[in-house]
Amino acid sequence: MSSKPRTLYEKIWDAHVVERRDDGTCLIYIDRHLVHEVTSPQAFEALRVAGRKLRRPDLTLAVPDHNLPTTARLDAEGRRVPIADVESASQLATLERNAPEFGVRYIDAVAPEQGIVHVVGPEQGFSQPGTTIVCGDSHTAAHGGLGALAFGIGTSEIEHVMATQTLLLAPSKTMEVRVEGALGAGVSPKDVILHVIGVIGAAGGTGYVIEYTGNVFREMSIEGRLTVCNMSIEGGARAGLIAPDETTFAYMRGRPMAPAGADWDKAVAWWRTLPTDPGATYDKVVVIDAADIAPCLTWGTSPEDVVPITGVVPDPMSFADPSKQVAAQKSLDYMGLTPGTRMRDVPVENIFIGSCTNSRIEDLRAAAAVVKGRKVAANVRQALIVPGSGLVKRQAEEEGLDRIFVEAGFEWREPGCSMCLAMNPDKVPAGERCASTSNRNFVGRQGPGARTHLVSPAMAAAAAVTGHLTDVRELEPAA
Ligand SMILES: CC(C)[C@H](C(=O)O)[C@@H](O)C(=O)O
Ligand code: SF4
Repeated sequence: MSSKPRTLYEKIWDAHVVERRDDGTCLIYIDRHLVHEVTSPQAFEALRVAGRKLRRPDLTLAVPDHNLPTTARLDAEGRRVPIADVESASQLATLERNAPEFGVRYIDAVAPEQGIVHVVGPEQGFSQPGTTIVCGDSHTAAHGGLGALAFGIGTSEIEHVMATQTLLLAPSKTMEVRVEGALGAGVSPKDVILHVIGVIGAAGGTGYVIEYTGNVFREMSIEGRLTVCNMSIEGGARAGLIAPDETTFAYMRGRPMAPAGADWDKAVAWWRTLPTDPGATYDKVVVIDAADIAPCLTWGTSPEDVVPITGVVPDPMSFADPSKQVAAQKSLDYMGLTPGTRMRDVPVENIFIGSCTNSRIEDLRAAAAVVKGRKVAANVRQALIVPGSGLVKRQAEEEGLDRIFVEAGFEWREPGCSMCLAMNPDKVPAGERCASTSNRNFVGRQGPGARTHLVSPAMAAAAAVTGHLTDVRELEPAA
């Protein structure tokens, strides 16, 4: 008897069901749990109070990222630089205490492997195809780029996973986002996902897990796939997935926590069974022509507020939905923008290249290729490059990228979430604008009153050297 064709999502789900309940929910086994300083303290405390241990400390990996300043972490004598912000210092100290107490593997603030949790997981081989991965963090969806079912969870769920290594979940609906054709010049994975969110809307993925299919994703590097899946949550989806393939296996091979030896062969054999079967159906299908995707950016305060860089600030009245008209007007007021202004004419005072969306080595290479031989424009007050991990930083330094950035006038920082969100000293001043490679342009996200334009690394670099939002395709060759 041949079994019903299944999607990638259904295969991973089925492989992790511990128990099916009558109401349709399932107890799902969790393979990997990532932990950072912001969302873990209450969960550890609850375990402590209940006298419980972690069920599988060996499947748990903790690393600080959100609150860490990105300036030097050791002074000239090699001592840890104290953290000025009291709450940040306390959260970081709490994680540092909780990890050894509960036997959790911990990458500390000054370890060479430290970085943003969603950069570290794949890099260490901790995140693997076909696994279920959770973290108290909405951008956990990133790990779906490896073909893992990865999603963010809340504090009580964190505690549940810590205590039982399972979660009670309702299955999601499935959405296929198929992008086929040839991407144009200057169009990066970030542009692809911004375009997708522009098409489906910030709530378009609600209740769904998205699988990205089509030649565009098949031909994309793992770094690019992580960028795409990372922002699934900005389209409202629970998670994003891309089927594991030879590119995935080549990426996984030899990573410190990846399977090795006979385990490797077994793992690859299982990973090969995961791609969606021919004939399997999705609850919803969205088809996008790659040729329609331009280098793009956001103009408003929702990730769905996307226009091509060749476009103009939209007129709120151009939206059919009355509530969107109101929201767009509010966005424009906050952003200090007037309808009809060419996006390319908008000046920026801050540049942020980093975050779990765009801080991997390919992102830094793409930015450096634009910056090389140029200088940060005089009106740009802050231009930060924040590698996603210490290993990305080291690799970039080996390739000489740091010199390119520093000579151009960028600041070369230590790894962390940095200016992606205002939980550490890296902030955009009120009323100022930032071309940012991060994933959220919400009101106040980069600091109270800060105005965020989400862009790709190449577009952020182009804005840095011209001082205004810029079509990276139109930059004159560097001198
Ligand atoms: C602090 C954390 C809980 C939060 C998240 O869940 O995503 C942060 O990482 C973010 O990007 O907003
Ligand atoms: S880099 Fe930004 S989006 Fe990613 S985990 Fe940190 S704060 Fe969240």
